[in-house]
Amino acid sequence: MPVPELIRIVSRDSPMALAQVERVRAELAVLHPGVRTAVVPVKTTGDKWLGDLSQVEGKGAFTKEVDAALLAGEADLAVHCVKDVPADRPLPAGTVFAAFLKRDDIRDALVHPGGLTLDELPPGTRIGTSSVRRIAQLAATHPHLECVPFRGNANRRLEKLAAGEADALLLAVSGLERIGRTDVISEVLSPETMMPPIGAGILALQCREDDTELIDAVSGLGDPATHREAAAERMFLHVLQGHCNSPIAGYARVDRSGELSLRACVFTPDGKTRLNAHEWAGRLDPATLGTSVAVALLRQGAREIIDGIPH
Ligand SMILES: NCc1[nH]cc(CCC(=O)O)c1CC(=O)O
Repeated sequence: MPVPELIRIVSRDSPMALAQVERVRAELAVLHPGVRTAVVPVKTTGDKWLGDLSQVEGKGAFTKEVDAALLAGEADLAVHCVKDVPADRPLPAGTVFAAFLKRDDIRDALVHPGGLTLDELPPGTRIGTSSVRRIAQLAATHPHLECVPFRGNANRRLEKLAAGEADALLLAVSGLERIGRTDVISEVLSPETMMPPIGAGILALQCREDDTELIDAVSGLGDPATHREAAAERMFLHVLQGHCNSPIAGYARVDRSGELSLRACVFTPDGKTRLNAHEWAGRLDPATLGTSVAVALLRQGAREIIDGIPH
């Protein structure tokens, strides 16, 4: 099968995003030693606007300009954090996911310069996070901590922490791995302590749907278990139809025997109400499992919670 001579890869221009592109280039070089790659970095609305994301149509704030470059033919392949790709709507018309790379760590980490763990943080400790998912869970389990709005890419957040704009941060372990800063982690939080976001730790490769030569060339980078997990998680979010202020968390797992399960939660912003569901796929395909878990939460009142949150 012919492989394109040159693959132009578009991505956000943050250090984390560029590290993700380097992983893709390294994996491509193994699969297709002859292929040349070029990087097309773009700034997204989410990188430029450091205020409240819901004010800049939060959904797609980290993907819109990347998708546009792909569709305009300025690049051939986009690398996205699945977590940042809206799931309530289909992918931009004319594009498809060609592969989901093997999943990284899905957990969040506490970054505290003094090395304390979450349970050791004294009352009033300011946690820098704008994530409604993290805020709701902290409010439920650690109500004595105070969350302060914190945006910017991971490197920028670490700089702001060092400048004293917060006392501690929550950041994804996978992101810290990608920027080579796992040294700042004071505690890795279990998924029970801090339920991860849908799509955590997964990179997706997106192509134009008519670019079959490229789709064939990169599909070999995909990981089948990650694909099943991503399909279940994204269909879950699609059926639930959240918005950018609705605290939703969850993750699918393919266990050692190959069985797929999906666990997910919806919270009120104050964390006082938490709906839970956990189901095994059994004979269901991943997308149907995602649908089933969403319906289980809707039966418990998820729609009322989500629609009751201003956005
Ligand atoms: N919103 C930025 C973003 N997008 C994806 C990740 C983490 C990496 C991943 O889950 O793929 C992060 C940083 C963070 O949440 O700490």
